[in-house]
Amino acid sequence: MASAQVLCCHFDCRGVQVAPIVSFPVWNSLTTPKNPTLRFVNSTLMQADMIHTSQNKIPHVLTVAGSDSGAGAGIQADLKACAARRVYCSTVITAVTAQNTVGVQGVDIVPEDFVAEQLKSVLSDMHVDVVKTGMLPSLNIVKVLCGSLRKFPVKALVVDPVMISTSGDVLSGPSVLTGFREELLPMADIVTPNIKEASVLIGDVPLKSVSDMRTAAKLIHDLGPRNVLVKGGDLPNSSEAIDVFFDGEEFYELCSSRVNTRNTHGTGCTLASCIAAELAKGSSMLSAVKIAKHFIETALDYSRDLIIGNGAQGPFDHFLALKNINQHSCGQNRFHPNNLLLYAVTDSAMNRRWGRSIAEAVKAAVEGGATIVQLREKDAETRDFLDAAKVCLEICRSHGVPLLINDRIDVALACDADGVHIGQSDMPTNLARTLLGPEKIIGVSCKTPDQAQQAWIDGADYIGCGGVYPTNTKSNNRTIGLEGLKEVCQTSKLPVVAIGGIGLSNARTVMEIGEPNLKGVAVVSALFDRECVLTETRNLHAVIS
Ligand SMILES: Cc1ncc(COP(=O)(O)OP(=O)(O)O)c(N)n1
Ligand SMILES: Cc1nc(C(=O)O)sc1CCOP(=O)(O)O
Ligand SMILES: [Mg+2]
Repeated sequence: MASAQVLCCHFDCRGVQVAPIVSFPVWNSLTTPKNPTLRFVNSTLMQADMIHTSQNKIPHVLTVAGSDSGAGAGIQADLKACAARRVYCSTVITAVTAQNTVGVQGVDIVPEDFVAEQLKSVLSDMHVDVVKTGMLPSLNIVKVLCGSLRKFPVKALVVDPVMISTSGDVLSGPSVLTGFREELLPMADIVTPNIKEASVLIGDVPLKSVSDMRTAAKLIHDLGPRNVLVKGGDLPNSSEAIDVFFDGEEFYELCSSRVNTRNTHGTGCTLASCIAAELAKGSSMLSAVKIAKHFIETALDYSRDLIIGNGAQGPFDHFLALKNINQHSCGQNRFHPNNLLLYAVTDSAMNRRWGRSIAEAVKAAVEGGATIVQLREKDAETRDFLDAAKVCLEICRSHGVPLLINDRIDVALACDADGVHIGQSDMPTNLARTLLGPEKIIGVSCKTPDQAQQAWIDGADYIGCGGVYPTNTKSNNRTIGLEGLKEVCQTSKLPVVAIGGIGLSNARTVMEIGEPNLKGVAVVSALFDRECVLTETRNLHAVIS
């Protein structure tokens, strides 16, 4: 059975196998270290494994590491990394640290018997693909772990040889080093030391260059792990983060630009967890390392300006979601039905005709009192649309006005707009909601009560209802009149904005139909097919307020 665990297959989200099983040479069958011939299997074993894995196949990483109360590193980083990479993560806690962005204030080591009990609980019950280790604070804990792995072999072992924290605190002493060298590393599929740890592993030889890192990688490989990644992030005087990967035969220099940020606490744990996650999904070792490195670079870039804690090294955001938290998710631009009061919808042809850019038009509209803006740029190239959207987003955010994108969910996602407006022939609303997540605003065009009901079921935030009057802006648009608008408002559970042929002369009439969920008017030509957008918006605002 041990050899069956070298199999690699791909499964879709329901656990159904979607690609053929292939034998996968980098897995280490822990019972047969360094015997490459046993890493391939015969077809009988493949089928047995397929039956087993296709039933319960969720890629699963077990992390054996210490808890970081600040949640930047350790178990907490591992959980976040695995969640971000979409694999299940179970945890065996080896130590509890009192830690923050300043440093490590205390360490309480979990008794080895209880580490053993946690290991047994997880490994005897769950199908673990890959074990990843972090802080192993005593020789006995290293021994307990190695014993458990011999008893419950897994597909791969990723060892992050955590010995010194990024703040310089010692997390495991010299006896652990012996355990690493003699027992753990010979079982590892990959070990991921940073410069300091690599130096300690090879007997305190300082590493000052990429060439030194190669030498260290070779020496560490001689200790038994199948692959070595020496991380060069701490190498001085380099504009790039260069890591040296050695698979026993070839060296690879993996370069990424150094992200200028204080928020690097937990990068080592995260990198090792990402490697483990990708291995659990079936990647080869080199591509797992590349994916992990790219993930870290992206997360650091997204998190470069986060401020968490007062110390020298802050945590980063694994989910790439905290960057705009102040402007967006914390409330400033969250949707409120009153946002619909004066809804400005752009039109690139009109703005071109009047010699202004989209951004100039949007700036004038929000300064004139528009309460929400939709970019409806039917003939724009994707890249131009995206560039314009980014500029408009800054303008709108600085005024606390939500910015929506017409039709183009991809553009909305790419520029992190506040939401989208979609019609009956655009992306189905429920799929748009899945793609955009619960926070983004989704508006849907509806001409009938049934459409309004469906929009509500599918997770829309508001409906646009029209054409109330005939319009030249949208061709072949059916006019439903004030009666049609009333009918939709009376059945809609969502707030409604009226659209179509609305301007200074009739906006008040529309607002006075007396339906409480009619919250405003959406206007294109009455604002943008005019010489002065600012004046027109102000005048319209005065009429409906
Ligand atoms: C607020 C508002 N209501 C309706 C529409 C029309 O959307 P749709 O039916 O998808 O037609 P296009 O605008 O894509 O031509 C809208 N854009 N805004
Ligand atoms: C984009 C759009 N949607 C409509 C609908 O009925 O759903 S009417 C319309 C055009 C509205 O432009 P104007 O304000 O210039 O009449
Ligand atoms: Mg549309």
